[in-house]
Amino acid sequence: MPASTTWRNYRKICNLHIFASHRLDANQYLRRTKVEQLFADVRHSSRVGEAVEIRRAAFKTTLSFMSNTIFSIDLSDSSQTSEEFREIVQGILEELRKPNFGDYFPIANLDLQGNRRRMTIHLRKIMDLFDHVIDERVLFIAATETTTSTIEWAMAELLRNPQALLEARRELKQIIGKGNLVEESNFTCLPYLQAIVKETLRLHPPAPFLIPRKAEADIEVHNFVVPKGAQVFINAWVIGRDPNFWEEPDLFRPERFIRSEMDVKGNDFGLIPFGGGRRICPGLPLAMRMLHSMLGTLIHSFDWELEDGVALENLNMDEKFHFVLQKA
Ligand code: HEM
Repeated sequence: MPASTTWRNYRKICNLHIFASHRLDANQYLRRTKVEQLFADVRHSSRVGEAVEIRRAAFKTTLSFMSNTIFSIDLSDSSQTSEEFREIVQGILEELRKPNFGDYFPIANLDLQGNRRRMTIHLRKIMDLFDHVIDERVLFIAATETTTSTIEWAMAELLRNPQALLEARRELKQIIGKGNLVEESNFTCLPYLQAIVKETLRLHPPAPFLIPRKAEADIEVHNFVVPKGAQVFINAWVIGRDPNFWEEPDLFRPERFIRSEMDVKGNDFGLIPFGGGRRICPGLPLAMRMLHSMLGTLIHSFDWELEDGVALENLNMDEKFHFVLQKA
């Protein structure tokens, strides 16, 4: 959505009425019940000896977090709705990933491969599903895949880095205590868990190109001239792995954030998984609460290992870029 009056109004509603911290504090009890549900689902799987598909569990929890926080209803109550929504979001991301040759010939308004037609079908399905909550559908698309993919990457990195997993468990045991669930309000007392979330977002920012910008005037940056009207993509993935800025950039080392003031709130340009400036992700405060409570619960309450037969060195760490960067 361009920076129009409608966009400004949406941002105002988000900042004042949906993501303001007093609002999130007031409805955190709704999300707590969903963390309990996640805990119960994973415990059930562990009791019957069934592998947990992190992506599916995290998606279901995020969807119910979102619907409870924004509409006080639970869209994931029926596993059919949750599954249907997951498939539609997947379809949208798939279309966003494909180049549309028509875009290279804008005057002809071509849709040679039918991308636009298929996208219209996906969006119509979402409208049908959310016929009473239409205005908020953008929030759902923006929130579910980004949050799910961050949880999935964090768990994969922790399985490959048992020392980090051990350290996180030690911290959680000490601060939360055995048998207790992680609360949203706890996460400020969990520096190692916070460091894991930052390190995951550094290595695997789910929206690696942020929202494209347009230069409003000719501008010179480090001897390059960006002409007026040019579309500018900012690559947060490359910034997060820049060897001039990060020591051993490809390694997962949450410790790098332990004695560092660096945050993800758009002030430190070396780490911008939520973007920055006036387009910064408005869902950041809710995302941080959801990520810490879900990840904290998964780490604190269960022992994790790979499914039977999968060796650690065979864990697939490839990335797949749709509009959101996912684990392959
Ligand atoms: C791990 C979680 C998330 C990440 C990493 C993330 C990342 C981003 C990024 C990079 C942008 C573009 C910012 C820019 O270009 O400067 C963005 C925009 C946006 N995000 Fe998020 N996001 C996450 C979760 C959420 C959640 C939970 C919501 C809503 C509940 C949300 C709603 C939005 C919306 C509506 C926009 C568009 C803002 C605009 O057009 O001005 N995001 N997000």
